[in-house]
This record gives sequence, C-alpha cells and structure tokens, in this order.
Amino acid sequence: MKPKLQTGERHGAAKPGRASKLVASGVRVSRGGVEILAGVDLAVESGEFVALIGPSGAGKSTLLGVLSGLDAPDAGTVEKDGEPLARPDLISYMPQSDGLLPWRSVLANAALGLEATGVPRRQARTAALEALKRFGLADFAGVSPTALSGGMRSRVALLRTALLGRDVLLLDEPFGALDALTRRDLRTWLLEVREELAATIVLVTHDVDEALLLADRVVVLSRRPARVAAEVRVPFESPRSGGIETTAEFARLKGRLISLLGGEGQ
Ligand SMILES: Nc1ncnc2c1ncn2[C@@H]1O[C@H](COP(=O)(O)OP(=O)(O)OP(=O)(O)O)[C@@H](O)[C@H]1O
Repeated sequence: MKPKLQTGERHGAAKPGRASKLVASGVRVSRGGVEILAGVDLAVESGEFVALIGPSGAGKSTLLGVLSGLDAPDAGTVEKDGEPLARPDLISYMPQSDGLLPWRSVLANAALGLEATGVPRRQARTAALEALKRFGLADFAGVSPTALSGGMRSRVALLRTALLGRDVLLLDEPFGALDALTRRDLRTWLLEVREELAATIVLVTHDVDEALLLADRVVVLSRRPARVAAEVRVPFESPRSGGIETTAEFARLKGRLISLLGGEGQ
C-alpha cells in the first residue's frame, strides 16, 4: 500500500503548527581532549529538510547528538522554537544502528518507541499497525526483523522513530549500510513519506547524491574541529524524481559539494 500523499504540495512545506525551528549557536564540543566542534552555528527552519555532510570524522554524529539534546555541548546553545532544549524526548533521533530487537515482531518493534514513552501497549500497537499500513509495511507486522532485508529494516526503524510524532527528526546515516539500489528505493520512499512525517529533518549522510536528492539545503562541515564551512540551497522543486540526477544543475551542485569536501565526499 502506498503512503497517503498530498501531491502538488511542495515537500518543504510542513503541516501548520507541527514542525519546529531548530537553532544551534556557537556549539563547541571536546571529547577526551580532542576538539570536535569549534563553534557550529546552524539554523534549520520549520519543516525544512537539511542534509549535513562533511569529511569523515568531522563531527557530524557529534553535532546530531547535541541537536537531539542527548549530549550537552561544552559551550553554545541549541534552541527549539526559541526555547532551550529542555528534554531529549522532544526530538526523534535515529542513530546509525537500526536497533531492532530480534525477539520482537516488526509490529512490536515499531511500537517500542511509543511504549517507552509510556503509551499503553495496546494503544501503541494499534498506532504502530496503522503506521505500518500507511507506510506499506503491514504485510510484515507479524514477522521477526531477522526475516527482513536491510532496506525493510531501515523502513521499520525509521517508522518507529517517526511514530513518536515529534516535530524534529534527526537521522544519522539511516541508509548507510545498504547497497546502492536499496538506498535509491529508500530515498524515493523517504521523499514520499515526508508529507506524512510533517517534521523538520536533519539527515547526516556521506553521499552527496543523497543529500541533493532529498534535502532543501546541504550544510557542509569543515574538517575537525568543525565549523559550518558552506551551505548550498537545493533548487529542485518537489515532488522530486530520479530524473534530476541527469540534469546539468545537479552535476554542477554535486561538483561544488565535492570540491567543498576536498574530494572526500564519496
Ligand atoms: N569520546 C571521544 N573521545 C575522543 N574522540 C572522540 C570521542 N567521540 C568522538 N571522538 C572523535 O571525534 C571525531 C568526530 O566523531 P563523529 O562520529 O561525530 O564524526 P562523524 O563526522 O560523524 O564521522 P563519520 O563521518 O566517520 O561517521 C572522530 O574523529 C571521533 O574519533
């Protein structure tokens, strides 16, 4: 089953009153005597989809941890809609590992985030089943995640994160371990379900094509200790199709991002 889509609506436009603005100012982080973030300033608008790229080890995951509220910066602030991030549970964070539990069914895994926030089990599973249907995963509700392909696992993990209904979604290389074809499918899927998510999204990726295909804006971190080195607005209209990859504009932007990364983007 295909997810419900509001075709014709620009993907960048979030549902009113839902998505939040996230602003990081002067964020500095050192770990074990190593300076990782050296004053990062980043504003993500309500409903915007930002891709975060940078050289390997630059500090992308570290920044995402700070944006989630799970890690405190040594200096600087993160504000959501003008208020300091008070509790990490205001934001959905999907780390690199999908974290699906093999002894729970797909449905029980999808419901796990809700149950962890205190939603009664039956209610959580009803909501999870509804989401599985909307995201085309209902046929897999009763099976163990071990029976799923990598791509399906990523969908379930993303759905579990999204089901929390948070208005900010932070995704750390959600498709990093997948083969190229499966990644392509999942990018298309993520574009399709974006309307359903109605969230402000920050996606960490190593993949310049992925950043350009999905995001409204690409933010490039410098080498460690990282700052924001550059920002590139992605001009393609939504809904996007794979066809944009063959355009001269796509090639130009890709070349620019790779040169900003010093050739380390792929
Ligand atoms: N506790 C720590 N002590 C020392 N160094 C750390 C610690 N945590 C992270 N680092 C270092 O900080 C740097 C940034 O790590 P981080 O995972 O945020 O980078 P990244 O840009 O997400 O990396 P990658 O692109 O490889 O996923 C890395 O070089 C890492 O080794």
